Amino acid sequence: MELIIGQTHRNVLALASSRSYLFLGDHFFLRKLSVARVAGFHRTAWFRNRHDLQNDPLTLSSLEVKHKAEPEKKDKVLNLRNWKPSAKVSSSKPKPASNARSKPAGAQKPLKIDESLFSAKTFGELGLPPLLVDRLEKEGLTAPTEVQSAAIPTISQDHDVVIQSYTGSGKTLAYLLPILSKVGPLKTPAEQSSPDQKPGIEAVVVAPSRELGMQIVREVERLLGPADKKLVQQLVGGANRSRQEEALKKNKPVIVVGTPGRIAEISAAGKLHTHGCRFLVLDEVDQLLSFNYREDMHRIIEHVGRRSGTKPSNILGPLAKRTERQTIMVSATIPFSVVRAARSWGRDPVLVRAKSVLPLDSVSTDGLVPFKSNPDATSSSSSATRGAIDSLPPNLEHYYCVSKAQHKVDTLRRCVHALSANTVIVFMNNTKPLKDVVFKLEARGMKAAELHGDLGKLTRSTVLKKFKDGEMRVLVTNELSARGLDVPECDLVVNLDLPTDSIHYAHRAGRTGRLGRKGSVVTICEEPEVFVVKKLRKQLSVAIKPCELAEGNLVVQREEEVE
Ligand SMILES: Nc1ncnc2c1ncn2[C@@H]1O[C@H](COP(=O)(O)OP(=O)(O)OP(=O)(O)O)[C@@H](O)[C@H]1O
Repeated sequence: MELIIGQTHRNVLALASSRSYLFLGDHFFLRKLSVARVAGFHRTAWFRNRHDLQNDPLTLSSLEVKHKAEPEKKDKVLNLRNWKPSAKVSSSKPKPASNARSKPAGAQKPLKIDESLFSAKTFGELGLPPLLVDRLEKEGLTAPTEVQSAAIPTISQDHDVVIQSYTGSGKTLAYLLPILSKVGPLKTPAEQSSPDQKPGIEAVVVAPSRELGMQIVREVERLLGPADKKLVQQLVGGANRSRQEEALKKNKPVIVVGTPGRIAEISAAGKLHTHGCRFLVLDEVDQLLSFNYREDMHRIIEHVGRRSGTKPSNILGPLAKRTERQTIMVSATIPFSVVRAARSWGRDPVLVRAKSVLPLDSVSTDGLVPFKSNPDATSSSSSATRGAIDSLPPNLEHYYCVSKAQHKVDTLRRCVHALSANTVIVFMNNTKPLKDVVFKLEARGMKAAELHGDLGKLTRSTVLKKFKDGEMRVLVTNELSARGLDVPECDLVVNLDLPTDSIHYAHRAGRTGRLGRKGSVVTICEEPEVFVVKKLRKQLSVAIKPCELAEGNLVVQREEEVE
């Protein structure tokens, strides 16, 4: 058996053998991969240049087979100083990346966004149908957030979009509202009678975790109302698959929301018909591009919104080309791998941020266009770091506190008391110690519970519901809950283990300070880890202040005191 050693990529060592077993990092995938795939993976891993391998996270697009075309030219970055969203994109726009599909001349969608909409005070001003505006008002939602004001008109104009805005800024409704304006019972009158409406699934929303998937389903159900809530169907992993398939047949939903594995599984079984789909949403898209979702995501990209009869491209060939489908990618953190994927899968995708819509082609190849608040975001920082810039809510206070490993839980407890926090999410990197931390907190009279992927589906949803209802004060969890989980009352996030990078720090921190509320983030670390906290502070350009707990108070120290 001939063994080919692939390129070492971060902690992933790709071993592809003629018997097509793939060994990755510390996980051993005993999965028969087609030789083409293994060869393709190996070829890609082999050909990626050193720079990308060091900076870009291992993602679906980063493993894309190199196109025959010459390597991507370094795009110029539009001078944003005088670029106006309402103006047509200037002809001096840099050439689209070489991996963009060749489009017939004139196929570029003009980007005409009415800048005045960015300061819309009501959802009605954004052109949402009256029925939908009524439902929002019934839910107590009257004014759009900044990212919603930018995203809703842009999506309504049929643009493919990448939505980037800090955690808790309302990105979910930013994509759900324009979709519900065109799909389902709340859509605009014009859409009611449009001839090309065919019954069937018209929107697929993909989320990396069951909890986030169910959270999105509940948001859609609230807007659809009791009579029509069956028009949205969950297809999350861990739930009963045959019941999901029965519901698809019986209820004929127009929107499905699920996790990549379950959606791909039901689609491959021929029980999920999405060729007529108008919208594909990838929520927490940078996580969905990670290696473990590769196969499922590839199936979803290939099939959703692809008219029957068109031949799917080779599994490792250029990623699926967009047909009629509108592709919407969403995350608070957009590393360059997402930009590359959007260019492959979308048509003239645009980058939507609070008060800003700009062509994705204007994103430089070495990372995201600097934000106004970060004009000097240097291209030397890694793609992951650049992706985390401006992903943190504005009203957070960040601290770090040095503690010996065996005293961390006690430090955590004192921190909760010192900040009088009532709804606390504690993050750890591994599942095993979670139970022990819960036990110690409970032993000192602090109601706590653990949440992680090894728990059954019912337990996970019960724990989350009790936490949201305030029945326990501390939720001890791992990365599963870092993405997208919305607990508006969360007033404190504690890192009991250090996050692996600035993107993970940002998503954990973003569980508090939702929608502009105040919140605190405390990282409890050991002395030798302080330099990591300082690196995160620099990468995120956010003040993470040294503190200590004294006489029941959290006291901020001067930096030199800590040295
Ligand atoms: N226009 C609005 N007015 C008031 N509240 C809103 C509005 N839009 C969203 N919210 C609320 O704000 C909270 C955060 O919204 P959401 O979860 O969509 O944020 P997000 O940007 O997706 O966060 P994350 O990046 O963590 O996924 C939710 O409780 C949501 O109900």
